[in-house]
Amino acid sequence: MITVENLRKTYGDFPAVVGSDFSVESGEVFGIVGPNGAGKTTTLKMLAGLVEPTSGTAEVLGFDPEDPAMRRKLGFLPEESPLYEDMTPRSYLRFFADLYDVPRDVADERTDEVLDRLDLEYRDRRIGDMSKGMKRKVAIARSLVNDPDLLIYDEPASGLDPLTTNVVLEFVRELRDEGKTVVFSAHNLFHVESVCDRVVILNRGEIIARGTVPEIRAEHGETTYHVYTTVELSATDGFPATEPEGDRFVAEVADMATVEEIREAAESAGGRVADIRTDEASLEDIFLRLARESPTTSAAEGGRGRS
Ligand SMILES: Nc1ncnc2c1ncn2[C@@H]1O[C@H](COP(=O)(O)OP(=O)(O)OP(=O)(O)O)[C@@H](O)[C@H]1O
Repeated sequence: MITVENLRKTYGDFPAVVGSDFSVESGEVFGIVGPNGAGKTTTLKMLAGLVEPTSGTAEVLGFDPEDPAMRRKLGFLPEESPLYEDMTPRSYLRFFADLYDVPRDVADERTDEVLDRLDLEYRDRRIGDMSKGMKRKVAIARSLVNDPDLLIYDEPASGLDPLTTNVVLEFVRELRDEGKTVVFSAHNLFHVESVCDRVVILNRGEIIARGTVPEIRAEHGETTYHVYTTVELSATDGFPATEPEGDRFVAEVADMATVEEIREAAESAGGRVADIRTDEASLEDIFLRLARESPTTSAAEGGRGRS
């Protein structure tokens, strides 16, 4: 559905995207995640044919992204949705349907269905009088007027209240379940963790991790095991001393081999392991560690603000 090879964008001498490689399969939700300025919007705009790459290639739906034929098959949601404030959702969505030559009755049916699912009642209220969440829903409906197979959403849930965020993320999941492919960016890692099949983590224009969330956890995350024993154990070379907790004792260790050593030590001392709890690193923890460790020789070195 999308293949990106060594895609690079430089603004002046500032490298915003530093040679990305990834592919997106049909029917998946693919997340591009990273902090402000990581290069997410630039990447998505290159895929949508709105920013010309400095070098490298992207193939989207079998087209060069700058081919107008690709844009007709794409639903793009920009980070800031420029809506016509004096229009109503109904007139606005009809306007875009006309641009795509979608017959009015088909467009009305399609957008009514989307707005029902997004829980937006007001179809005939002035857009300028609507809340940010309502406007975002109208913009999402706009991305679907041409019934595209591929949706590229820039921060679809950013800045929305928790309820609206849930509605939007659940809607993204439903789109995938209906067979659409969704590529979306987020700086909130929770959004990505809960919705994406696969992700790339960008930092300073560079991909620093990729895969499914469990794969990224397995490769880069650390798991902490809290081992509860019925007897107190002192520190040995292999593990730290247990600390009292309620009527038990607990040690925190980083691998299963050490858990096994604690089990043997507890049994030799006439006790046993009563419980083991695991703490998995969140995507956020992993990101922060990778970002600290990643070299600072790339985009950020020439970093300058956009606004
Ligand atoms: N038109 C431009 N001219 C110059 N620099 C730009 C331009 N657009 C983006 N940049 C810079 O490129 C870098 C990447 O920007 P981009 O908007 O792609 O990041 P982002 O990950 O989407 O960030 P955010 O979450 O803040 O939107 C930033 O340092 C930004 O200032």
